[in-house]
Amino acid sequence: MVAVHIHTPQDNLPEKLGEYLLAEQDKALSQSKTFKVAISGGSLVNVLKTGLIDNSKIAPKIKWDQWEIYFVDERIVPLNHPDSNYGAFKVAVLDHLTVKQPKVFPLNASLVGKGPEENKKIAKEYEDLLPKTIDSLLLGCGPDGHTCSLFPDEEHKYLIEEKTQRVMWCYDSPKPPSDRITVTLPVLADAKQIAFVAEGSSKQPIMHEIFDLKNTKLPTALINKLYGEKVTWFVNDEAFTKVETKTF
Ligand SMILES: O=C1O[C@H](COP(=O)(O)O)[C@@H](O)[C@H](O)[C@H]1O
Repeated sequence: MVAVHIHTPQDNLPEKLGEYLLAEQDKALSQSKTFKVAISGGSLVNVLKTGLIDNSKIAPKIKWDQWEIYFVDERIVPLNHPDSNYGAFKVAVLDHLTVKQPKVFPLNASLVGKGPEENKKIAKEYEDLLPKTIDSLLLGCGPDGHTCSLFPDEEHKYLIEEKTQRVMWCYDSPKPPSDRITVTLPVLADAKQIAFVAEGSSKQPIMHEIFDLKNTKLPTALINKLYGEKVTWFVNDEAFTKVETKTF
């Protein structure tokens, strides 16, 4: 069973995500000096800005200097490139933090654009810096059911089926840019909590496929099945219009 929070426009999804993260932060910091979070790119970064930076109830309670922030996937582009997940997060969130900064772990930009061997090295280096256990994974869901850079097509099965390597080079990505790195299922298996965020009408067909048809060929639906007990979805009612089931 996964937990699903369905938000109406009046019911503020970014604030609910912020409250969830505050609770996870406080839980982690009661046992450790750091709160380890790994985030997606895409639409999630603006939800984080609204929930954690712009929200005056949440913002003062975030202990940014005790956060370690990793990326569940990253596009292999320079960090200031418009496609960079780190770059998008920097503009949306980090640039607004003037007093306390988290420790952020981007990929090794010096290896970007050099070729296949360097792309594998970027993935390996990222695997080496990633802690075994992440407290909170914050994931997106593409309209094709991908999450992280784990894509549902046959050509990219090697990523979702990987059992050992924790971070891999994703080549020929169906969504540009073509070269990426992504965490694999072992990282999700070891994480303490997993949250998905999906908003908007473009996500309606895929929400139906994930929640009604439970099509586990989709990485998102497979993650629900494998790790459901620690999975929470934050969706808005627009994205969830076509979902009929009430049992998740
Ligand atoms: O390419 C990516 O897409 C997914 C989904 O993005 P969204 O904009 O549809 O939410 C994202 O989670 C992933 O990190 C990103 O690299």
